[in-house]
Amino acid sequence: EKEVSITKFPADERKIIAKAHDKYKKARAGIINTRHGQIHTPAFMPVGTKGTVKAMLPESVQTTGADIILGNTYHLMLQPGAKRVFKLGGLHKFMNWSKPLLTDSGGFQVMSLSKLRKITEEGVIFNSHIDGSKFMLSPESSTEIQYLLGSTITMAFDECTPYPSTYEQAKSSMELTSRWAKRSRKAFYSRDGYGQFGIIQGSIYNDLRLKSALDLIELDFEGYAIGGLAVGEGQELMFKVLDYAPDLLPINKPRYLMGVGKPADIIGAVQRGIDMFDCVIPTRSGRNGQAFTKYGVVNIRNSKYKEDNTPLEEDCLCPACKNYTKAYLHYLVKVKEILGAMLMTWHNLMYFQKLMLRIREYIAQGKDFDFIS
Ligand SMILES: CNc1nc2c(CC[C@H]3O[C@@H](OC)[C@H](OC)[C@@H]3O)c3nc(N)[nH]c(=O)c3cc2[nH]1
Ligand SMILES: [Zn+2]
Repeated sequence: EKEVSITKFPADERKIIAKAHDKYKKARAGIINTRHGQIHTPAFMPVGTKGTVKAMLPESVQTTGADIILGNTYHLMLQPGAKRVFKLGGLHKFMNWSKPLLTDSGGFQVMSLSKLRKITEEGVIFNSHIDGSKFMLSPESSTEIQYLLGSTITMAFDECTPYPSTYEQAKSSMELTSRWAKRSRKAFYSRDGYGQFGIIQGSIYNDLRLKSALDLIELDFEGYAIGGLAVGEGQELMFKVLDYAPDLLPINKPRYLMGVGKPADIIGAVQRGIDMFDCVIPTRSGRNGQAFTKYGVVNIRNSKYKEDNTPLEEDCLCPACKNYTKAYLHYLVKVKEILGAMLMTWHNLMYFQKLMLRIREYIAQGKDFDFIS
């Protein structure tokens, strides 16, 4: 049993008991202590981009076992505006979520959502995808916005290198991210129980990933994210990067793989040393009628369920499984009733949290867990 204690997450300790398995010696389970409560890792963070986990009440999200959810700088700065959220008491109060909040720094959304944008050394100038008005996101403004939102974990402002990229493209993009990380770190207002994570880039090139890690480790972030993955490279290439990238990061700090993923992706990444995940799959696919179950993914819109009087999963404790049948869910989703989106989302979030709970238990007991899914 290897006791590895995390360095200070400002005023708090993150205790991590990393049981060295033979096959999964990199898998680890632990607790991150923050100003807004504890995060049990490996952790799945439901995505609440616009200050709400779509189709869920925050108290319902809490019953699924989620310790932390995600918000987004890009969306919230456009509407309702960071200063307004600050004036109204911050995002925790605004959305009635008192546990930890992680906000992404906005770079990824600017590139994927906004029209007309210009990347300069200073930052990214773009027109809002809502009304076309002009905005600038920079390391300083992104960090300030996240402070105004009151987020527990602030992400450095980075450039998510697209896939595929040539070595030269990935190199200059990674170097820009390193310069922006330095400015993000300088702009961060360090407080007890709050933290800022750096995001390493470098695409699929191991020397660039190493250089990115070295640049960011110098800035002594409270945690580190592996960016530039789950951008179309596929699971095989992603795992190839994860075979070495987590080891470039400090073993005693949280490691967050952005935008991942399906249960099999999460299991493979935990086995390679990742602690934190975020993904829209359980919420977005739930709304589209896909339910994750131990029998595999159920497309509830399939007509074979229209008179199926059994629950999605007979032993699941979520309201969809306790009180309703597949036939009812099939009907609700077909006729686009709001309750359909709510129940499917609730079940999927419960499924993902149960998966994480079982992974944490298997690690704590020193058991192998590659067959869970
Ligand atoms: C899906 N794959 C993927 N997502 C990614 C995100 C979050 C997207 C963000 O967008 C929202 O989900 C749609 C979430 O925001 C609440 C998420 O954090 C990334 N964010 C940053 N800053 N840098 C990256 O390199 C990056 C890479 C990703 N790969
Ligand atoms: Zn259920």
